[in-house]
Amino acid sequence: MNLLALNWKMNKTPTEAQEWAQELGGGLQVSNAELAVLAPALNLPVLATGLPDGVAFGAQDISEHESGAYTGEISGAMLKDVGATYVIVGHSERREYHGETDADVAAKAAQAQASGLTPIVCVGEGLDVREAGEHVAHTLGQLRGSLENVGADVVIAYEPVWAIGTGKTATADDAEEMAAAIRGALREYYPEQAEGIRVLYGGSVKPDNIAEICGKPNVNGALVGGASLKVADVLAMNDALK
Ligand SMILES: O=C[C@H](O)COP(=O)(O)O
Repeated sequence: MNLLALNWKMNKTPTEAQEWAQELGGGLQVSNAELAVLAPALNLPVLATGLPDGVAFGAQDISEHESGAYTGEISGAMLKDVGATYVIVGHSERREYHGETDADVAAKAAQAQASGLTPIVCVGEGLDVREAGEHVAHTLGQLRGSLENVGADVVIAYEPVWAIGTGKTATADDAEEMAAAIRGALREYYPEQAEGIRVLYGGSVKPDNIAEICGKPNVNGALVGGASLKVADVLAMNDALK
């Protein structure tokens, strides 16, 4: 089953999260994908009680530390305690605006797993790299660094940075090219589990393009930003995955 990972980014107050969850509950008949809402941490207790049964939730970041004097950080134990299942690590916005390196991402992913959470590890190239034709080598290099000492209970999200929030979508064939390359690397790192590890595509996914992208053999779902904010779009994406 595909994973439809809904990254709200820095949107929605707890009150709005509650309303969204209620609206989803009113509209969702059958889940054609595993749905997971990746929300600002303050919204997680609201989602824990408000989401319809079977819809998972998680955070957008995690501390690489277990606990202690790290002001402003949120630990894996805290996320687990409120019922989170997933946590995004190494989103391109965190890499760009918060200077997160592959080593930071790997440490966060390992900490997530140690806390019983599944990390969604993000990788992907910028426009300059794509135009230079180096996107596969670049992304696989990021993947290698971001998975160091990380176990196989992981989801990989390929997000070409030039397609995020821009309305430009990689073609389904572009997504498959990279997803297949990622799968090849996963076979090397996790020979036993590689076929079952989900590889998502992210970047301007919408109701009208999700089915084609997720129909590709190595793409196992989507990481959706903008189109995750409206329940109607989420229901339409869920329908499209039938
Ligand atoms: O995490 C989601 C991605 O950054 C894609 O965002 P987007 O769907 O708004 O392009």
